Amino acid sequence: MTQDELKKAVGWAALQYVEPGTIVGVGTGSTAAHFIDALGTMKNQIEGAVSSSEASTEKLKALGIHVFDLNEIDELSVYVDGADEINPQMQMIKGGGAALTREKIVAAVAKKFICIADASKEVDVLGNFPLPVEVIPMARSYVARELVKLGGLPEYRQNVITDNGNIILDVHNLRILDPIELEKTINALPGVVTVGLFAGRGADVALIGTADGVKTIVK
Ligand SMILES: O=C(CO)[C@H](O)[C@H](O)COP(=O)(O)O
Repeated sequence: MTQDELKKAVGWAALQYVEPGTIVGVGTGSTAAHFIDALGTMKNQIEGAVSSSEASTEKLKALGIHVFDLNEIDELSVYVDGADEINPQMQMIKGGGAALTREKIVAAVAKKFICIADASKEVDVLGNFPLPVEVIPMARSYVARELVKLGGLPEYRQNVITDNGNIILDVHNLRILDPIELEKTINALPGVVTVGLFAGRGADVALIGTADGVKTIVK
């Protein structure tokens, strides 16, 4: 199976976690896009969705799914999204698609985070995938210097402005042995909007696409 077929398999498998009559939290990226396609088949059974990016909003609307502003709602039963890396503790690196901040906000509101990913995303230690950090533009150089002090090699993601009007630094050369501590440390730097480490709030369920089928891991 191709990587995209594995992504499609987990995107559709996530439908089982969608409760009729609810509003669904929706992530961003190519795996989440498969989930959105699947969600389209249930559009008359759900109230709608809350989206984590302009790209996902556009796709949801094109399928006729109502997109709520997060401020209109009190709770979400599930948030379904992909990941760039996931470790055995269900902690993740996210933000390859630059949507990390909105993803973290929507995930925080949801009772359950369902991570959908192909098997290439499973790792023992996070950090091989460059860690995305969303930064307010004027703080770019300062934050980059602070990230170097933490042992990272930050790289400015050229030609990318987030949906919130900020820039992304991708931090290479990290072997993240204490994801919770690093998440707190980077989030505390002035100018950082969010780091793409989802450690304090990891996934509750992971659906992993493998050649033998979809593997389910429950925290
Ligand atoms: O965090 C994300 C976007 O900001 C994505 O979930 C992550 O990059 C995985 O993407 P894909 O499903 O395309 O492999």
